[in-house]
Amino acid sequence: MARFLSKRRFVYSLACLGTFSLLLSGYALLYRTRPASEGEEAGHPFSLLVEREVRGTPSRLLHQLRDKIGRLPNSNLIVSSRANTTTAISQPSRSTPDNLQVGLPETLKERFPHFMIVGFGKSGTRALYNALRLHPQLAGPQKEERFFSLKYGKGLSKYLSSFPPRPRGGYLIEKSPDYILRPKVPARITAAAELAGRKPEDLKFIVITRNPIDRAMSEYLEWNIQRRKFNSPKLPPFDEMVLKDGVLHTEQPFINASCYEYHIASWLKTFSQNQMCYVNGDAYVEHPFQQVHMLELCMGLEPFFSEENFVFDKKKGFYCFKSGSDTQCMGGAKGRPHPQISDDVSTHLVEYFHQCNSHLAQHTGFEIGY
Ligand SMILES: Nc1ncnc2c1ncn2[C@@H]1O[C@H](COP(=O)(O)OS(=O)(=O)O)[C@@H](OP(=O)(O)O)[C@H]1O
Repeated sequence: MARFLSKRRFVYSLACLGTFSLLLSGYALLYRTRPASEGEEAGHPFSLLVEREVRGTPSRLLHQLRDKIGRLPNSNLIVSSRANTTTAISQPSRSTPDNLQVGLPETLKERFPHFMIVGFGKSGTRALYNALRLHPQLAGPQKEERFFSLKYGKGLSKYLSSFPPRPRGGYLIEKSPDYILRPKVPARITAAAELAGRKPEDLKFIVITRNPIDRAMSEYLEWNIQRRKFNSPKLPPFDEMVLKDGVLHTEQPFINASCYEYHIASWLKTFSQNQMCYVNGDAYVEHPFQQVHMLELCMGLEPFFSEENFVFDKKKGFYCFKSGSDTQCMGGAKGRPHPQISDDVSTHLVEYFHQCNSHLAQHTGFEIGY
């Protein structure tokens, strides 16, 4: 009897061990196959908009991480804490499905965009996108997708499902103003286009720039607004964050993102110059029709826009977009007043951005003018 019992115990232990190792290898497999990079590029201030709550992180770690906000451009962790709830950005999920899947249905493949506005945030990307979508040959989702930068782990089919049907004889477009800042995005777009049965070299990318100092300030202001929403303390003044002891802090993400040539050059390692359409955001504010008309040519669209589609709103100080009886103006989050920056900071920034952009025209033929 005792021998029988110990034999049973032995078999039982073996079964437990087997189950345990099976569970362990399943877990390891799950971890290995989940998209390693999901959320890793979520540190951009705009990613504040795609938060998920993470509880139970040791508070010491949270404090350390919170201290780094504004200093870690690619941090994907804590951005704020609210009443005992800590908020993190795009934490990878263990149950995330494959980010790209083979065997996409044809109906979804057709939803892969032909055009993407890939940057630069705070340069007028929304105003440009909203105007472009008035063109009868273009359609695209209302909101920013940010699939290739922030939501890669959610699956290609989810991304494609967010697109409306392609207009007859037309094209699909999306705008995600952080794509150009993320070095992994071009390879991801290439892989996804191929899975959708499209040639990556047929895609076109629209890049809008703006006076780099104004763009940096606009992003800094946006950061503060987002921080207020999440009860995070205000950032130090712009000047203090940018210039310390006479040294320019070019690694500040809002300064780095205004060094256009650096990011465009990185994009051009994967895509060719004839896939790019450039827009001068300051010229777009002043003469939107001219810029949009040039874009129609670059994008190969039938000419549709005329001066009549752009109506100046004296109160806002910006153009609104008119289509039929509808007139659409940007909301209050666009066109905020900017505070003055000191002469010292301004001099340093002008010099730095001049260096950044001096080769741009040479490389791209795009004369940015700063
Ligand atoms: N027509 C029109 N109406 C209102 N605003 C306009 C327009 N054209 C360009 N802009 C400028 O767009 C700036 C915001 O840029 P983005 O839309 O790229 O911002 S975002 O990245 O999507 O948050 C916004 O920047 P701020 O002035 O700093 O608010 C505007 O200057």
